[in-house]
Amino acid sequence: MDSGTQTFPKGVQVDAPMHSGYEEILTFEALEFVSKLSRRFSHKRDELMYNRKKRQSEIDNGKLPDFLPETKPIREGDWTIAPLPEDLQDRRVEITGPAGDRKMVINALNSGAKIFMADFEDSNSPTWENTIQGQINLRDAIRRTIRFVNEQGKVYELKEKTAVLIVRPRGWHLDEKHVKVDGKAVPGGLFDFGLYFFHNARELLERGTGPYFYLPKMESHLEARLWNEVFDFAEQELGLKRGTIKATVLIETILAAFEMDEILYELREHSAGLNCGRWDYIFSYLKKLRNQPDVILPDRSVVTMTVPFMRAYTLLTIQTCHKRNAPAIGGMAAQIPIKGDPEANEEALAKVRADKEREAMDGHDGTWVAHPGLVPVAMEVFDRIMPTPNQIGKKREDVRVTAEDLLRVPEGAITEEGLRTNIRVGIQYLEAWMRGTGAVAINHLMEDAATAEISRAQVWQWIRHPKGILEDGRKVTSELFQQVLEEEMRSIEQEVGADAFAGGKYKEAARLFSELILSDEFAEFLTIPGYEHLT
Ligand SMILES: CC(=O)SCCNC(=O)CCNC(=O)[C@H](O)C(C)(C)COP(=O)(O)OP(=O)(O)OC[C@H]1O[C@@H](n2cnc3c(N)ncnc32)[C@H](O)[C@@H]1OP(=O)(O)O
Ligand SMILES: O=CC(=O)O
Ligand SMILES: [Mg+2]
Repeated sequence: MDSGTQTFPKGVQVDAPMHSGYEEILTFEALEFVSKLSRRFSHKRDELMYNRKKRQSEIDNGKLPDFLPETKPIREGDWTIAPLPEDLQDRRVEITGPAGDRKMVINALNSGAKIFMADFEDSNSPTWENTIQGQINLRDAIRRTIRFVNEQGKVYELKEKTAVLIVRPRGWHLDEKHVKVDGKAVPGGLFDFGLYFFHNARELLERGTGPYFYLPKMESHLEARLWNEVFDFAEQELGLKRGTIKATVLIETILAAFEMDEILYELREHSAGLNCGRWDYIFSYLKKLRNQPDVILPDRSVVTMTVPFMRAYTLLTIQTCHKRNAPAIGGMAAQIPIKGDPEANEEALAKVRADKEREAMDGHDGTWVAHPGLVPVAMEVFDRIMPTPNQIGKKREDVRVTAEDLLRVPEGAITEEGLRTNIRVGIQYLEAWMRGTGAVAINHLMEDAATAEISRAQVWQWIRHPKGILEDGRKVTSELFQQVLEEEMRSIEQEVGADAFAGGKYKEAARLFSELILSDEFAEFLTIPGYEHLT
């Protein structure tokens, strides 16, 4: 089994170029470790993905999400997660960004945030290059040898004090198609986790920190149980103490919101709390309930953190975490700094400030920012409202959240502007993603895979749902969608210029977006058909 001069373990196949330096990541031993993870856990992963489909058809047939009767003793039991390591006690500001972008990795670590979440998920387009370069970047960052020189000759290096590193591997639904074990693609999450853990766990521990993870897009505690089994196995393989790995689970699906206690319980020896992944949460709410006659979302811009179902979910996250001595981290405001327009910039920062104030007052123990320019804004808020390293002591016993609260449909209008924005943003985002950029600023807002999912899911639903009617009385139809898409394509071409339009991937992006919208079968994630277009 080899590619060029490299020998791979038996049954392991790498169908992608081994650029210079890749051999240091895709070593025989590291691939052997990944192959063990894949052989041991990928069948269970497949079973869990099948369960997701089954659950969807139950929902479509009227069995709405609810708290599970069979896990009531866990919800009512008196238990806590294991104590947190010292460097995960104070997480007041966490910056995020794609692991594959070397300059951003350095900037994020230097940003003054307490934590840097290096991302192989929502903000990372999973090209082969981003995936392996991401591993190279993280390896070098941990060893403090990371360096980047831009076209102007500016040198980027790590400052003395840097953020603590947490890594987000891909969700259970994605594969790493370039690496197969016994002919089967390795689950993307196991690939990202496996390589990072194998190369860095011991080094991290020697440097006084640890192998820390964020776990995305889970839909049940059984999916968390699988990660826990992976962690137990990985620790044993490397001869590390059980519980060395710490993981924060993103509560970013409507089904996981009903299983927060259970998720913390499954991971209790490995848990570092929960986070409110608000963008995927909105997407999941819409995806799972898309066929319910009463569920329709208004324009994306009015589904804010203060609408009742979002408020219920964040408060329940805080209450659940604190009861279990676990941190509850907040989410990502969409606004990013605006250059060259101080007034608009101040308005954007004020929105971020208000979002962070609400989170800190509610009891979150920290929050996410998308840009280094937002670190001081979030830091000021949390320093002012949260003088202690965290506020796990704030138990929020006053919070009462029912299943109905979590499912409450938000009010608001669907407008032509909302439809147009969804289509335009969807195409612009996919165009960037297909070129290998997984997070972009569009209309001064951060867009990534999770926000783009909301846009395409809304358009899909508005076409098919009887209540998908614009405020001016027009029904959203496939014809209207196609008309607006053509208009927006012309407008994008005008905006970016004919050369950039022709040189970009706008046509491919529009084709993919149309397929996602016009197919009656709702694609589980846009990144699954999208991945077929990536090298
Ligand atoms: C739903 C969710 O999952 S949220 C989490 C996932 N999403 C993310 O992580 C998004 C992270 N953010 C980003 O990718 C970027 O901020 C974007 C794409 C939104 C905007 O990026 P840009 O257009 O490059 O912003 P801008 O030009 O203002 O950047 C200024 C500087 O800040 C750096 N920067 C911007 N965002 C980040 C970041 N998140 N981490 C580190 N550095 C950053 C840029 O690299 C640039 O550095 P330089 O001055 O040394 O060249
Ligand atoms: O991952 C975060 C989200 O909001 O989605
Ligand atoms: Mg997400």
